[in-house]
Amino acid sequence: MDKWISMLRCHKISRSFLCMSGNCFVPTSEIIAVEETDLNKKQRNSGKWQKMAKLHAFTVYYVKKAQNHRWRCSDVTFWCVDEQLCNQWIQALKELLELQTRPKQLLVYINPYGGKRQGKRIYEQKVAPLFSLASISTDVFVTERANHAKDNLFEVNINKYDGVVCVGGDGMFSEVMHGLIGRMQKDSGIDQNNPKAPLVQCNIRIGIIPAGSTDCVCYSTVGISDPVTSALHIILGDSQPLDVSSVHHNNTFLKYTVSLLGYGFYGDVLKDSEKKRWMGPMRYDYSGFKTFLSHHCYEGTISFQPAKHTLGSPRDKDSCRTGCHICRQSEQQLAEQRKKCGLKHEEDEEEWKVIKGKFLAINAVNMSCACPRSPKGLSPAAHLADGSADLILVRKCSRFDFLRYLVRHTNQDDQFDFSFVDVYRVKSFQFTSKLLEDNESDVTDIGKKHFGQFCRDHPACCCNIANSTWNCDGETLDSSAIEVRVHCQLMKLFARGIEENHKEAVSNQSRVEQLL
Ligand SMILES: CCCCCCCCCCCCC/C=C/[C@@H](O)[C@H](COP(=O)(O)O)NC(=O)CCCCCCCCCCCCCCC
Ligand SMILES: Nc1ncnc2c1ncn2[C@@H]1O[C@H](COP(=O)(O)OP(=O)(O)O)[C@@H](O)[C@H]1O
Ligand SMILES: [Ca+2]
Repeated sequence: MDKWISMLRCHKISRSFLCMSGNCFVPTSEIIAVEETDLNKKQRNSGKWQKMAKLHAFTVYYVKKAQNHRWRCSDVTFWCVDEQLCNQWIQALKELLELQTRPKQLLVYINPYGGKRQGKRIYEQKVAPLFSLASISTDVFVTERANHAKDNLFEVNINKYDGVVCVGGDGMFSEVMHGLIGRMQKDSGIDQNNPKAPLVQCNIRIGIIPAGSTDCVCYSTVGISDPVTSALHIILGDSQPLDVSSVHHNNTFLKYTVSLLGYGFYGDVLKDSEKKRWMGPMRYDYSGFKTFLSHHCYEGTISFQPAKHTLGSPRDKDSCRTGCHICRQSEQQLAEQRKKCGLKHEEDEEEWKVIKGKFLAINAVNMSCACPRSPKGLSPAAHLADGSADLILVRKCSRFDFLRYLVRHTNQDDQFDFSFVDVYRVKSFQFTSKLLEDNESDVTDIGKKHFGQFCRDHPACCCNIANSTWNCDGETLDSSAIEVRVHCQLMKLFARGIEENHKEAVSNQSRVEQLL
């Protein structure tokens, strides 16, 4: 079939579906735009159909779902000779689109230096045309320095916008998130330095156009890192709540995190990779290999409060998917708690579990952290919005065992099925490095400082006396003692979580078809 022509033939339209010829139909919630089409001009240009009566036409642009969660903009043009009928269709479809709550005005920040430095091109060539098709107006800022977007978010008239879009990687997303959450707390008079402060939810959604090196937040919430797919989720006005953890040290606010907060391996990879930014996304493989060979472990104490409020466990076989019932249950609990205590934080005397040891990696993840390098992520069963984080402790082990552990991030095998790996679902945790504990308990013992880099008790064990740093959503955080608390559904993204696979989606479609 000629791509731009279809016939206007007994199509049905309901509040939820536009049925096209045969068994093809589009949910109205997945229509991107409807436009009048000058078919006569097209035909004149192509020299075809010259003897036919004047035709009237309109084009429906809609989301076409392809493999692996990829979305594309597809279109179909309808024509007929009756102008009035054609206009009625356009009017009816536009009215239906008006009923959808979609963003009309967006604030866009582009990091031109993220990933392969393609952010500006990606936005201009792939995203802006779709926004304009969907009649979304935008104010676009290309950042000139780190923290430009964050600082700007404290100054703009934020109420003017239905959402903020960031074009870049996880670091850029983190920056925009800090701007928005920070602005929200400032406007509400909340002191971010108080680790127990009940934070105000941020209702302005963030959309992520992936143009970074890892793009883990995008991949874990959409199922793919693809700028066009993300743009379409923004246009349809999707909404995905997200847990955010706050990180404090001594009553001082340090950072928020939504994906990985990692000490040891991932902290060291990040720190080393920052010096190799010129390598682009490859820097992580280079620094990953180097860090793997150095095989440093770090000693410290972790205490945590298990997340008893949520139904799931990190060893579950099912993962968080669109409309996840575990996240929905947490949302209900949150609403009930708000009704009961208002903004006051519930008093929390729940038990703390304490673990001391030597670790190659301490990873706390609020979401699976799936990304193209690791399609199921660091914790495949973690939930996007259940008010908990998965705390993964990788104890000291041989290089070979650690490699086996890493390889399991790339295949279907269970990465928690190792004697040296423990995983807990938590709502808060604290970490203090041994070095800091020692310094605090015995500040006069200068001897320690003269023992060089490695463990005094077992010089061959690669246990590093120096501290590692934290990898906080791709930003380095230098603190050897932190206090972390998960804030359930503190913010929202223009996303819908990962949809069930295509086969199921198709069978759902035919069910709807039967209903119609
Ligand atoms: C042997 C192969 C092992 C592959 C293991 C892959 C594990 C990948 C897990 C990735 C978790 C990602 C969590 C998200 C982190 C991001 O927030 C953050 C920032 O993103 P941005 O740059 O877009 O702003 N990204 C990162 O910190 C990058 C982490 C990537 C780590 C790659 C590690 C590769 C390790 C290679 C070891 C090779 C050993 C080979 C021995 C023969
Ligand atoms: N114009 C800019 N110049 C330099 N750094 C910037 C600029 N805009 C944003 N940044 C910073 O760049 C860092 C990495 O950005 P990101 O988009 O995540 O790329 P990548 O995925 O390659 O790390 C972020 O910390 C962000 O704050
Ligand atoms: Ca979570």
